[in-house]
Amino acid sequence: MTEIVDQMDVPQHCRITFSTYHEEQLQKQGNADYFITSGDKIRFFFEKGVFDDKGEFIVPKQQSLNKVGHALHAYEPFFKKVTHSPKVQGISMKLGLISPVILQSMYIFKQPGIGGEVTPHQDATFLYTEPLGRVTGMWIALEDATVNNGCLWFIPGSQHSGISRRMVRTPEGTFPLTDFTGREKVYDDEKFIAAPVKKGGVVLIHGEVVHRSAENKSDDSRHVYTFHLMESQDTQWSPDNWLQPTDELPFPSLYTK
Ligand SMILES: O=C(O)CCC(=O)C(=O)O
Ligand SMILES: [Fe+2]
Repeated sequence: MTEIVDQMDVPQHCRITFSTYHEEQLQKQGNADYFITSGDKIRFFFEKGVFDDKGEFIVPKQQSLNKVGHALHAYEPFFKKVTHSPKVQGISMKLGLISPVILQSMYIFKQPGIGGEVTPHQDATFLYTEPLGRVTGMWIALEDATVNNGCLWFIPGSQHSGISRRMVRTPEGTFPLTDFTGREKVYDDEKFIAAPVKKGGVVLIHGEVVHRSAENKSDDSRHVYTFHLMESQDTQWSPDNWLQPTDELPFPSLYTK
């Protein structure tokens, strides 16, 4: 990842500062488009406030990113190898997955001092299937994840109550490109249980479990590689999801290659 970031080309619309309402709208459109077409690409997503008004980095470039996504598993040889590794395939088999496909992958940095929070959510909000219960996240800690640097927190048992919110594509040609239907429930903070893990640990995330991570105010980064699998047998991937398989990249099978 260090090499990828060293070679990173920062997209212009991430750098621009806007002086007019029109420019601001253009930037929003650019960002939304950059996100929604990132499913079959390796793209960079930045923390807030890392560029000055000339578009130059205020922080070291290696510490500017929130995440890289969403197709490392397909286009970056090392991440591809890890994703299809016998260990990962073995876990998937133990989970009883018959024809798992890889939906998306992300490298999340949770930078020291500025790593943003991930608000409470269920992954099925973004990766909706019918029936539910077909999506699993595999979250691999590349560094120790602690309560200080932004480990995951879960509400035990919350995977049993369905989902309350969905992110859906809006009709072609309209803006914004995505919208939410339903609402995230307000969760009692007390219900969340921290899930700190050591470097090298893997956390399996049920597609409907409510989880979150806090901002990172510590001096330690919390790098993870995370990807989502879907049992494709007898499952319908929603055409309303932001993420869609493309001609370029149909969802690859976990057990081949
Ligand atoms: O790493 C995080 O902070 C959040 C990750 C997450 O929500 C996921 O992998 O589904
Ligand atoms: Fe998540």
